[in-house]
Amino acid sequence: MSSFQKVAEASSKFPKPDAAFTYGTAGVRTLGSLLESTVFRVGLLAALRSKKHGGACIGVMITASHNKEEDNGVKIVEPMGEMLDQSWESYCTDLANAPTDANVTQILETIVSKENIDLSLPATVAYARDTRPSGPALQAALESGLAALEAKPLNFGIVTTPQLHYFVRCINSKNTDNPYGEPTEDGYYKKLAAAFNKLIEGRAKTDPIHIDAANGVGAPQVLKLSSFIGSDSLDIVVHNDTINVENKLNVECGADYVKSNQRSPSGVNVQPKQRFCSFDGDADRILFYYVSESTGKFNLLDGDKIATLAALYIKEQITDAGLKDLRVGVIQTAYANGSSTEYIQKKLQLPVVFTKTGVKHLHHEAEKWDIGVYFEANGHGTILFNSKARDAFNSAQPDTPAQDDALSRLRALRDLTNETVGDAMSDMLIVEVILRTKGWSLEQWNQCYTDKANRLLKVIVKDRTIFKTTNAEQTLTSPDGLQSTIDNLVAKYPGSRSFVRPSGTEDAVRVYAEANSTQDCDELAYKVAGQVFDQAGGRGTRPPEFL
Ligand SMILES: CC(=O)N[C@H]1[C@@H](OP(=O)(O)O)O[C@H](CO)[C@@H](O)[C@@H]1O
Ligand SMILES: [Mg+2]
Repeated sequence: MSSFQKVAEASSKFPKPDAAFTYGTAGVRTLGSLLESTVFRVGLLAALRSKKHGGACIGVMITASHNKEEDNGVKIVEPMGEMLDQSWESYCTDLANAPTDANVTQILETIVSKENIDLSLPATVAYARDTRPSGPALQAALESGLAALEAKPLNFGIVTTPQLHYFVRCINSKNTDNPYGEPTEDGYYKKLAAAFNKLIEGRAKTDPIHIDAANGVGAPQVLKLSSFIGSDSLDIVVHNDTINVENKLNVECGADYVKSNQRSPSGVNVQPKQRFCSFDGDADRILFYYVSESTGKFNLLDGDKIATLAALYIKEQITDAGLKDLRVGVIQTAYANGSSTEYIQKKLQLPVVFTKTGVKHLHHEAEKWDIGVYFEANGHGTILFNSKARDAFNSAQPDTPAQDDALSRLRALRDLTNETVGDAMSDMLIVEVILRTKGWSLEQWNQCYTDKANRLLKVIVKDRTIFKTTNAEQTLTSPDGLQSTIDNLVAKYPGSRSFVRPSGTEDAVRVYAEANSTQDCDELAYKVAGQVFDQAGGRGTRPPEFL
């Protein structure tokens, strides 16, 4: 009899629907109503992953981030808070697609033997969910999966994705010489609030920060954070904070909406001089914006602007602390605005490395630096400090009081940063600290460099798997001939850039273009999109705006 008899019995309560699942850029994501069997099976896999790590706590987050409310998703978090190791993603895909309970147990057996897993080891899995209506049923499915393999369940309730990542790291680092913090919500707020209050000491208080919380989990959480920080230090005003009402989550609001539409969300009325930011539905992305006093124009400060601001501040602090030999690198993807790359390389004199799209790629590259700053243009990012940087902050001998102060600021900056993953609440406070330190408004921050005009389009094709790329996804190697068509178009617009890649999260091909003027940029983007549609099997009617 299979050693997974109990699993087979439990699995029969969660039959696989007629759907295909993939563990993609951000875990498995689809309609919440289709996900119970997948989440049950993710519970099984998380238990095995915990055993594989000798019983370390593994995380499972149930969320679909900025997707529509009916969607949901699930992803696994590694012991130090990183995304699931890529080598295990296909196990998850295989399990999710197994047609029968017998297939599920067979796949588990294969994983156990391939990975040499000692089933007698204990397993612990920490989990949480966002505010979606399908969340409770999926949580119950997850708990059944954990029970079937007798994994210890640690339920963190409704929290943001980065909070769950933080808890997992805290649990696993508790008895090491590099503990990360207290694995509780209050522990998280206390750590961030103490670091923030230290970093703003002696700085003038700013006008309130207005937050569009996307009607998601960020709304209640940032209010709790605010109570720990105290209104003497920072005034926070939360908008789009309706979390238990249908059809509100991410609807015409949130970071993804603001970035895609380049306009303020509904539900807020941005006045000149007001400082605004938007979280996404699970509060791992953040973007800032304001309206110009003179022109009334909407101005967006995206992930690239946050990365440059953070890199600028870090460079100044390590110089002031006398730690010039620390290697600081900035990690971007091909979607980073060309002006930001130029600013980092020429003005800040820091190296930039490009990776494929998806936070896990940026995160791994950032780990190679003493201090690695990574952000996707869409507002997801953080800063990583390696052991050399941490040791320097803790034990460098300052020659002057100014060096001593800079060292203590760097220690506090590290405490203010959620190094596990991009975190809207932590990133918001980092930006606030830097703006206060420099005495900058959002407008002054925005003047560091001027974004090139840019446009992101989607083309629906019959088969996006025919699109293959190289050069950090900026050059197509297939379909044949399409790249040279793109190169010829780009050559017609001075200072422009355009590339095409298949999405890892949607059934579409993405076209990105940037140029010196909006007119050039749009012309280029719609021409490239037209060529993709014509040459590479566009599906349905050719969109009329394609050129
Ligand atoms: C252009 C773009 O914004 N792409 C997004 C999107 O990936 P695609 O592979 O492009 O669908 O979703 C990812 C997960 O949220 C995010 O990491 C990434 O930045
Ligand atoms: Mg998100």
